Amino acid sequence: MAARMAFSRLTRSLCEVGRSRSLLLQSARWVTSASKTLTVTMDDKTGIAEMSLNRPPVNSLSLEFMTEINIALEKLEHEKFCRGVIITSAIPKIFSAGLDILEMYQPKPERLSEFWKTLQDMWLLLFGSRLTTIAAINGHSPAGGALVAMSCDYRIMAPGFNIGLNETQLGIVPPFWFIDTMMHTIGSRQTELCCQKGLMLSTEEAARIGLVDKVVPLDQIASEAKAEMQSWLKIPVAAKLITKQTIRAPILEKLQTRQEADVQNFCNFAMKDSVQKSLGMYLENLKKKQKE
Ligand SMILES: CCCCC/C=C\CCCC/C=C/C(=O)SCCNC(=O)CCNC(=O)[C@H](O)C(C)(C)COP(=O)(O)OP(=O)(O)OC[C@H]1O[C@@H](n2cnc3c(N)ncnc32)[C@H](O)[C@@H]1OP(=O)(O)O
Repeated sequence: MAARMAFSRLTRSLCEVGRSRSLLLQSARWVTSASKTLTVTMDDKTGIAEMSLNRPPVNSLSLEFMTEINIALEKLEHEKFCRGVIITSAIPKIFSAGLDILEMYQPKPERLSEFWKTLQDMWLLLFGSRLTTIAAINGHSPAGGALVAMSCDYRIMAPGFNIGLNETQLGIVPPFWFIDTMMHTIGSRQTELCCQKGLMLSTEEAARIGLVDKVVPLDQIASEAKAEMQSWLKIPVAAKLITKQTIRAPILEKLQTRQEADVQNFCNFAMKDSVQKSLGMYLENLKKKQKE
């Protein structure tokens, strides 16, 4: 329901430019929300916001973290001066480790479904955003991290990191809308290769198949993202947005029309003994790897 409302808001977005300006707006660059784990700043002169993920150790997406991200995305969506958002990480070498595996391992059923709904909402907000969205990928970006990046309009990535939907390596299945998002980005053959094998691609490999649009050195990623954003913001806004909506609406609608069923599928699947066993082993290996 929340996501359905989010979607209809998004499709009405062109008409939503008459809202009052936030009281927080006092100078050219302002903080629209700041917490320990998420900082969102907006440059009033350019209309470019930056959302910086900062949930140590690896920006894994927990229920609370995604809720925070969703609130910030909604706020930007409705801020009439905001035209684009750059998503990046404050954590060295990690963009996002994807979903917080601890949310899926030995979960409480109610929290598990809430967790999944919140993830769906995050994707619906980001993939369906009226804003121009750029991922400045300054670290590893597996699974849910790749989903965040792929949901943006454009991806810039620094060398030396990996990105991909690696779910099958964990013994879990990428949900259909993760796959749809990847197909939208790189086409169905490359998606099949990447998803079946759970490939984590290097920056250069990702760029070769179009999963990443531009490779730039780490120290230039922020400035390059801003420069890229400026070029997107020169395109007439209505034409650009309607084009985006035309392309993305069927992909969004596919999840919207089966959101509840998808939650149920996920919960049933995640609670299976075999899946719990795989997740447990995967977590153990992650911890072992740290000791080696
Ligand atoms: C038929 C219906 C189907 C329905 C759907 C069914 C199934 C559901 C599919 C759900 C889709 C899943 C999406 C996901 O996003 S799953 C998560 C995938 N993510 C990963 O596999 C990443 C795992 N992590 C890593 O590879 C590395 O940690 C790293 C990100 C490359 C960073 O490496 P490094 O800097 O060396 O850090 P550490 O490995 O030492 O990790 C530090 C601590 O962080 C913990 N950690 C890492 N990743 C996660 C995570 N995703 N969730 C929770 N915790 C994580 C790690 O254990 C270390 O913890 P410790 O300090 O306590 O030991």
